[in-house]
Amino acid sequence: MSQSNTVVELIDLHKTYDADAVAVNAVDGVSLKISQGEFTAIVGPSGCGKTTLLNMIGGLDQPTSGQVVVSGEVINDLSENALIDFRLKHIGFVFQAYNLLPVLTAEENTSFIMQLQGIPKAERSKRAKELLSAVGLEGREGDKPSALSGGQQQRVAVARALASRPTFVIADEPTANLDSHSTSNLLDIMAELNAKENITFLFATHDQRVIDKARRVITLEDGKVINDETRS
Ligand SMILES: Nc1ncnc2c1ncn2[C@@H]1O[C@H](COP(=O)(O)OP(=O)(O)OP(=O)(O)O)[C@@H](O)[C@H]1O
Repeated sequence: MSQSNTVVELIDLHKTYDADAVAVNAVDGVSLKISQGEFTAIVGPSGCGKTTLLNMIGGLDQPTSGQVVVSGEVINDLSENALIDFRLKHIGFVFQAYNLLPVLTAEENTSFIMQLQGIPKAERSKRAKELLSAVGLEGREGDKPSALSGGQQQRVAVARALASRPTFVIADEPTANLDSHSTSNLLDIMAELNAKENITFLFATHDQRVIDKARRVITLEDGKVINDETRS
């Protein structure tokens, strides 16, 4: 694997929380590399540090020590404004609780980040329509989240995450609120986007259906990587 296709590198990453004067080592010395085009699941028991790790990779949370390097850039030292730009440019987020804006339509939710990026309206609209079609929501562009099922809302969230052409997509328990039909549908769409467009996906999950689709599974326990398995 060449250096050049490494999109994320974690170097001896630590995150310690002081809860009730007791230090919790939520992430405890994680070093790893994620390459372009990976479809990787981070797994492990509740409280093992999955969300904390993803939040640090996504620049939503600062490490206590160690470094997060994205596309060759150390993100820990960035100012808050530079971090906002970094997130807009590099990362698509998909959360368990969809986080769509209720007053906006599917197309507007998908376009929103492109608007922040200053992409012209016609181009935003074209890309949003293409993405919504790619996630199977053609004809639903004008619907608000309240008119969509949970699975459909999560598909809008995936379209939104991809709208900015991010370096990679971070998905924290994306299927936690979905039934098995919606889960399998969503996973097929993400696997297809991964295969066709070489988009890098990084999941934190407990869901065996997601784990079964992953080509690399990183297992955390007490904030440490205890297994890192790539499947053929
Ligand atoms: N803001 C915080 N303050 C104090 N402790 C925290 C905070 N956030 C997380 N922790 C602790 O850090 C550890 C790791 O939490 P984290 O949410 O990363 O685990 P997780 O593997 O994502 O869990 P789950 O699968 O339940 O979502 C846990 O012991 C948790 O209680």
